[in-house]
Amino acid sequence: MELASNLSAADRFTVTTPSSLNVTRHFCARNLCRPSQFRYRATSGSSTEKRSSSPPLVLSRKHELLINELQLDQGEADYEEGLLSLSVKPNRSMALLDDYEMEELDYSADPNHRSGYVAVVGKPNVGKSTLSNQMVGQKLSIVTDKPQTTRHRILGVIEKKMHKLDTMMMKNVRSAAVNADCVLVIVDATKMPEKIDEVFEAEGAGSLKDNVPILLVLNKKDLIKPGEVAKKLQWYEKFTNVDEVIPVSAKYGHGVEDVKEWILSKLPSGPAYYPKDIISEHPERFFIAEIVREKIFMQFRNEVPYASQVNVVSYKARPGAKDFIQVEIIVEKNSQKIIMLGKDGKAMKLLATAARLDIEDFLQKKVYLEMEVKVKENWRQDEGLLKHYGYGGQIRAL
Ligand SMILES: Nc1nc2c(ncn2[C@@H]2O[C@H](COP(=O)(O)OP(=O)(O)OP(=O)(O)O)[C@@H](O)[C@H]2O)c(=O)[nH]1
Repeated sequence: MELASNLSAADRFTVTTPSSLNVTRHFCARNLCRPSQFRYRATSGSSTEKRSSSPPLVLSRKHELLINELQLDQGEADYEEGLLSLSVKPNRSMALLDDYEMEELDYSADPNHRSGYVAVVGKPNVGKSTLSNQMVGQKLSIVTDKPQTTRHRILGVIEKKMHKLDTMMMKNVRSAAVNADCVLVIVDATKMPEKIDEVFEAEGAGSLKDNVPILLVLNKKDLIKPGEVAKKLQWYEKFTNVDEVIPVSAKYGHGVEDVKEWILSKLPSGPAYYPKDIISEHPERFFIAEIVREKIFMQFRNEVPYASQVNVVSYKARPGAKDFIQVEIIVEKNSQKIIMLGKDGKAMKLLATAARLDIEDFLQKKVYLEMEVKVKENWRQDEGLLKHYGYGGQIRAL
């Protein structure tokens, strides 16, 4: 139980080719405007599946793994106008696809094609984001040395006084595991071994699919001696019920291929879940917000990063001009706003420049980034605001 209380994350993910953001947008827009498409993400429950399309970039020529690193709240799965629900897997039965969709998916009935959902579970700072980024081959999630930086994917540690935000995150870990085709449990090789199967028991083993394969990833092996790695491997093999243990160094990419291979061997055969060129389900707004949040974590100390919510208020692609991006950062107190702005707004300028450079790198184009800090007292306790900010299992589509 104690271990379960510390369980911090479950990332569902999928991987595919590098993104063509236009396609992403097109895909989202189509789903939103054509009600018949909702079969892909149904209305509630766990039985529907999300689709994707081929290609291989990261894993192999014939396989793909689409990464979706959101925590999803199954109870919030219902469609709402303007929102793209991510909490349910759409049905990828080809019988449900029309000609246009078949063409878009470019599914040529490759019997070797596999795709699926993977839940990534682990305590804060064990390396979930680093591993996911390595597997996708592109920076999908922010990596910092501060715990709990990846809120959409990471479930908060249970504290004495639990924020509503954390409660919602905890709900999400369960739904992420429920829908997964296989589960990765990441542990830190530098820490004392822990009984992983107890985590799942305490989390409600019943909520996991029966016989869902579980891989224990012993991460950060670069930080301990090879003999120690071998001992920890043996311990985990002996005292946990996982299907396999693989030692890796996510940071340096060692063993990551083995993890991919393991995942592929566990995914069901079938067409891709997403159209080509989508690297993640997240629209680019989500990534932009994540990049800004990463910079906040890098630049500010203490409670400020944790009290900050980043919203991309507007994203306008302007032909012949830089894309215009308007971002608001919500903090809880005026004192936090003062820190964030800095003397003469210097801290804010620094933040905006660092974020802009990374966003440009991510989007592969120049952007005009406008940033504003606003105070919304106790936003982390406000259920309405939390949902609005995407913690209810849905994100706003472009
Ligand atoms: N030496 C070493 N450091 C690693 C490795 N994997 C991750 N790290 C570092 O560990 C820290 C946490 O990594 P993250 O990937 O952000 O961990 P996380 O589990 O996503 O963290 P949370 O967002 O707190 O849940 C970062 O400083 C990483 O650089 C590894 O294999 N070796």
